Amino acid sequence: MNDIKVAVLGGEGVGKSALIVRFLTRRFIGEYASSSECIYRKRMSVDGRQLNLELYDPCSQPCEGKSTLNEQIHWADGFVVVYDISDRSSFLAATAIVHLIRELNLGVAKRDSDSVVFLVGNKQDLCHMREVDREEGQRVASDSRCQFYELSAAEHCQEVALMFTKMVRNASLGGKAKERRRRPSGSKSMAKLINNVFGKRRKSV
Ligand SMILES: Nc1nc2c(ncn2[C@@H]2O[C@H](COP(=O)(O)OP(=O)(O)OP(=O)(O)O)[C@@H](O)[C@H]2O)c(=O)[nH]1
Repeated sequence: MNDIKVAVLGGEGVGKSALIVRFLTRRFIGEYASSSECIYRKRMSVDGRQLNLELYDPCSQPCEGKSTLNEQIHWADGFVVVYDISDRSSFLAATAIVHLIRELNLGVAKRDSDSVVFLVGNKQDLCHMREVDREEGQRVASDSRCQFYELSAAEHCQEVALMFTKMVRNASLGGKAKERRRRPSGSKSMAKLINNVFGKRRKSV
């Protein structure tokens, strides 16, 4: 069975946990504990293939054993980079993360890397407080060869699920996941690495 690792990255309070929880439980829960990073696990079937999804939700606060952004980028097969459309500074942070992913993944074949970075403008329901135009998001996404979405974890259930499902599909076809499939003996050391990088905290939904 394939293991697919997706990191949900972005500035503080942009709705990373809300999007993940919406995808995993179909619910929107107003507040989420954010004092530690965690990996959620889900078994899913995509195009008739069984996949083990690991979704990484970082902790924005300083916390013990916290992984660095570089480590998170090296760990993941795919990235959902989130900003809040009502907070320009979160857009600048998301743009910087997208650029860093591109820099660190320079060696990855273009066809593999194009489809595994999604830029997501969350909190679309707050469009009356909008600080980032849709076109600006689209422009950064197209300049950085990312797919672009505007969503609301609060109001969109189906759309959030579609976005994550597409990410999982793309990541499962992409470079790193394929490489792991070819080298099954590497999976043990990879598991060790994950524990080293992220500590022991894992959740299943
Ligand atoms: N209006 C609105 N609020 C949202 C939405 N998504 C999340 N929120 C709210 O934004 C706040 C932060 O959401 P979180 O999911 O904790 O954000 P996060 O990025 O995981 O936060 P940190 O882990 O602290 O960085 C919470 O009060 C959520 O209820 C959304 O789509 N619309």
